[in-house]
Amino acid sequence: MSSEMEMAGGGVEDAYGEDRATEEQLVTPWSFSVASGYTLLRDPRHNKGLAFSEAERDAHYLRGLLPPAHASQELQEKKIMHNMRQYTVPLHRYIAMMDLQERNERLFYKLLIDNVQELLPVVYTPTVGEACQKYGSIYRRPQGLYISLKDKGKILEVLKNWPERSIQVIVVTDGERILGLGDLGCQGMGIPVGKLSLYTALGGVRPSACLPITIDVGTNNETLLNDEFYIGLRQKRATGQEYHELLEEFMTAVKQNYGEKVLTQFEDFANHNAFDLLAKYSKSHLVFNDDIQGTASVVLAGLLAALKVVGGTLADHTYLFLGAGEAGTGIADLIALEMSKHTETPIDDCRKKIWLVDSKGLIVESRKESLQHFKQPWAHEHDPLKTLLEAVESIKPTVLIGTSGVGRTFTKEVVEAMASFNEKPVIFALSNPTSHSECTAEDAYTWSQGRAVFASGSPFDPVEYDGKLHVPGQSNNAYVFPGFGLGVVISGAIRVHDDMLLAASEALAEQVTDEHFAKGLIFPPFTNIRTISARIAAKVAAKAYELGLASRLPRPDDLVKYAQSCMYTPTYRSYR
Ligand SMILES: NC(=O)C1=CN([C@@H]2O[C@H](COP(=O)(O)OP(=O)(O)OC[C@H]3O[C@@H](n4cnc5c(N)ncnc54)[C@H](OP(=O)(O)O)[C@@H]3O)[C@@H](O)[C@H]2O)C=CC1
Ligand SMILES: CC(=O)C(=O)O
Ligand SMILES: [Mg+2]
Repeated sequence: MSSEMEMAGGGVEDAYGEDRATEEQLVTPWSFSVASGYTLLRDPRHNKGLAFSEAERDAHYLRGLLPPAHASQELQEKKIMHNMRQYTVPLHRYIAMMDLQERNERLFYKLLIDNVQELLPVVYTPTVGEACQKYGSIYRRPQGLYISLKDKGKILEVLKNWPERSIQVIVVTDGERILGLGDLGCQGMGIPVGKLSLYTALGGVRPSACLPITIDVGTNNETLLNDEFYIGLRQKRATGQEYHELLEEFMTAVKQNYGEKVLTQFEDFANHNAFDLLAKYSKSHLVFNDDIQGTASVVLAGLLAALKVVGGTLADHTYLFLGAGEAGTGIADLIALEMSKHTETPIDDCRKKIWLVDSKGLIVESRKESLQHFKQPWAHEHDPLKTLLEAVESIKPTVLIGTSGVGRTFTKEVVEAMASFNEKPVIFALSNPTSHSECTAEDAYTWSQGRAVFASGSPFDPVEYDGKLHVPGQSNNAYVFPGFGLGVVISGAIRVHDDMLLAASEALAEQVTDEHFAKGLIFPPFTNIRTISARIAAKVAAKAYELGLASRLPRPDDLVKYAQSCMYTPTYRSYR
């Protein structure tokens, strides 16, 4: 048997090839040791700062290395939250949170879990967008794993440099479509780092099992190429064969090193690669595209919940999207799939209720030949229309969804038109970060005279209109991917199936209560997200078992309890 074939299953003994290594082959010199003293204080996974007890200070050579006082984890949390609230510049809060993650991981997660509503906009959208734009300037210590064109032929070895071996979830980007901010090259690393911190805080996947990766194939962003602080390769993006060979080597190395059951989440790739990578690797790997599939699952959940407010079934509504890329067509596909399953109508007929506008106008039959493949199913018979307003006036949608990446495109005229023929227009402005949102919450409520059922990708504060407080929901894939990933991990699923996405949508929609509806919310608040994630995980895992895709047997009877029991909690451990 060739050595390549022996490696193929992953997770086999001698996974690092030490036994077989010849003199020319380089291997990683692994060493495992007990951290103590000065090293322990600088090991973020084990450091507890002033929370080390007297006995621990004695046993671990910490005497003199810490001031005499003690602080509980709660007191440490109180202090850091107090300090955090002194910063008025969001980016300073982001830097403080990253410093904490690098210093004391458990405290970082305790803060994030206990203060999720307040800190989510710091470690995630919108602030993470600014952090990526300025990543080179604020760069202190490397986070995650960087794989660049320079590593071609050696990606397996690069993966072995990562100190953890039991990886369950990888989030990988090539930095070409970071939120709605475009190509940020290697500085996109903030996104996988942020997404994985949510996998842990919101979904309970252990931090040591999470691996953020940025694949650097260059950037076409001239500002970054000319920025002396840029941290990536200074060259134009590799494309075509060169790009695909690197990605193929990466995906192969992932399976060789971590086996069949590591979940690889593609994040913020440009659509000219994202759809093809998903189609190619979903056959052979456990992969998930968050922008296409995760977003779809969350938005479908929001729509299922919104039906309770606006009435009717999914099939009774007409949908119009501004933006026909990953998010737009991904959501449209899942809506059509759910509609088709519930009405037993062919999916092509269901698609006729869904319309999309791209940068050239309404997607119609006469444009079909020139359309990218993912837009073609949406090319219906209609006169060509150039603008969103014309499309709104002609199609008269009940639901308007923004996935264009372009801010303030839901103008007053557009929202007023929606409000003129809908008693309760459903308006989702999903583009991130906040500056790219198709409209603000205030715009949506004011221009619809308080009648809009509104949600946005990045958070907005509640808005008072005509004496009533409207609380906008956050329609962001962060509701689903952490619980979805947990469900995949706990069931040992070997592939992602669309029915697992539908299961996640239904699980999320079920969490919206009358109390939430009364405030105008169609998503539950993030404060209860770990319970929500456990329920999503349970439904996703149940579907994986039902489809025969789960490998962790026997199936636990109570999957919610099982999911909860698997979740990481950040309270300090006592050291012997
Ligand atoms: N809330 C959430 O959870 C999520 C939000 N998003 C956000 O959605 C946005 C889009 O992401 P994604 O779908 O991946 O991006 P894509 O690049 O794949 O798609 C963008 C689409 O918008 C269209 N578009 C661009 N400018 C205009 C314009 N002025 N008028 C009309 N259409 C326009 C593009 O048209 P054309 O094809 O002609 O170029 C394209 O169809 C981003 O801001 C992202 O942050 C994404 C994922 C999740
Ligand atoms: C939320 C997200 O994944 C995006 O904006 O790309
Ligand atoms: Mg994304």
